[in-house]
Amino acid sequence: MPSIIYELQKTCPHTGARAGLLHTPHGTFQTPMFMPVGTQATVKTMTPEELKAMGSQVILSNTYHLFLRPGPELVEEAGGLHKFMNWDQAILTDSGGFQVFSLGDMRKITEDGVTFRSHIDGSKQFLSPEVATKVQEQLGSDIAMAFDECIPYPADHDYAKRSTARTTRWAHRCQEARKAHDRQGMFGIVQGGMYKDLRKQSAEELVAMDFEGYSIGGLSVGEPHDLMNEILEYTTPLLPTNKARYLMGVGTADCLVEGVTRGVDMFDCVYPTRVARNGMAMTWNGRLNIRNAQFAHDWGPLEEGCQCYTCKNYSRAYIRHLYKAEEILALRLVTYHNLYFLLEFMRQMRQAILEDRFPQFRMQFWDSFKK
Ligand SMILES: CNc1nc2c(CCNCC3CCCC3)c3nc(N)[nH]c(=O)c3cc2[nH]1
Ligand SMILES: [Zn+2]
Repeated sequence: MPSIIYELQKTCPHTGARAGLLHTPHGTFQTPMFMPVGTQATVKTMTPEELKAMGSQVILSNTYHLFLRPGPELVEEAGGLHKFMNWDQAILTDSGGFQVFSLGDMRKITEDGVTFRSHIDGSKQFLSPEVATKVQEQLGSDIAMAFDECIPYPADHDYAKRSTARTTRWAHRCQEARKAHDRQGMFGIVQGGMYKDLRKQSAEELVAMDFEGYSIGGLSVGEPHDLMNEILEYTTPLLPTNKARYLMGVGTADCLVEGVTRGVDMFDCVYPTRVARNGMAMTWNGRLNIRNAQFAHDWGPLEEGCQCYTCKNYSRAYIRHLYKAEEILALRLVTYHNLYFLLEFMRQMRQAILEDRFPQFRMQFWDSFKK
């Protein structure tokens, strides 16, 4: 009995957009969904209660970071990630491959796995399909990712072909390494670079391995948005409609609406939390940097009409003051608003799909976004 079950509720008759439910061992959650990122077992500056209050359902954590610090054994000793970080809803962990390439130093890829230097203390480390699978089991996440190589952009066809074939072999090894256990589902990650023939082969071979869900990897790696959408448009129909689809590393409103349009159910991105720490607030008309002098006497909320805790209780002038004074509360208030903004954006897209008006929602979004 798979532990992760996707229940399709409604497909938009005009686009690939769909609304559904994701059943996990820690509850049932609504899609399309945005998943806040908690790299080191915390969504930076937010408490679990605040995350729940704003409507977070599934949050992310990371094999790479927790493997290096504090180590999977300590998290296991705590009774797993849910207990360790006091989060009783669902947790998804990435398998670490992506971070090795974007964070680790001096890395070497072989058929067996990846050798790299820790970005924390420079120590020599090794991750493989077997290690990444074991670590995610020790972390006890509800959804684990197969160990993959995220192909950089650009990459030539030959490199993409060889890398994708190895990712498929690694996916098979992950399936082998997973003891018959019912508490954790694993998603296969489709690669293939920007090549449709390789995307098709990757998707078909992973679907044959019957994962509980499928991530579309190797996107949001610096390619133009049009190219990302083109690859997405080609890839999602290759995936089974009765399984969840997760587009990795995507989290700005314009990319989210285009991902939902092409049938994606789940998204994650560090963007909303990362830019908040730099004073950037996300709004329906694009983003604003609250540290800007123009807000010094602005007594309105970050965004008119936003129902979030920050917008209901604090002015732009006050938040700008907090940033200028390097007060920690500044980071918390803008992080809260940015996450709330994206979660609310997903709720509105889900509602539009359920009420058969998603194309209109998408058109309205682009009209105001383009302004
Ligand atoms: C930002 N763009 C992007 N991110 C990608 C990510 C990371 C997704 N976010 C993970 C969280 C961030 C820190 C804790 C977990 C990708 N991950 C994998 N395994 N494979 C990708 O092709 C892959 C591709 C990605 N593209
Ligand atoms: Zn707000």
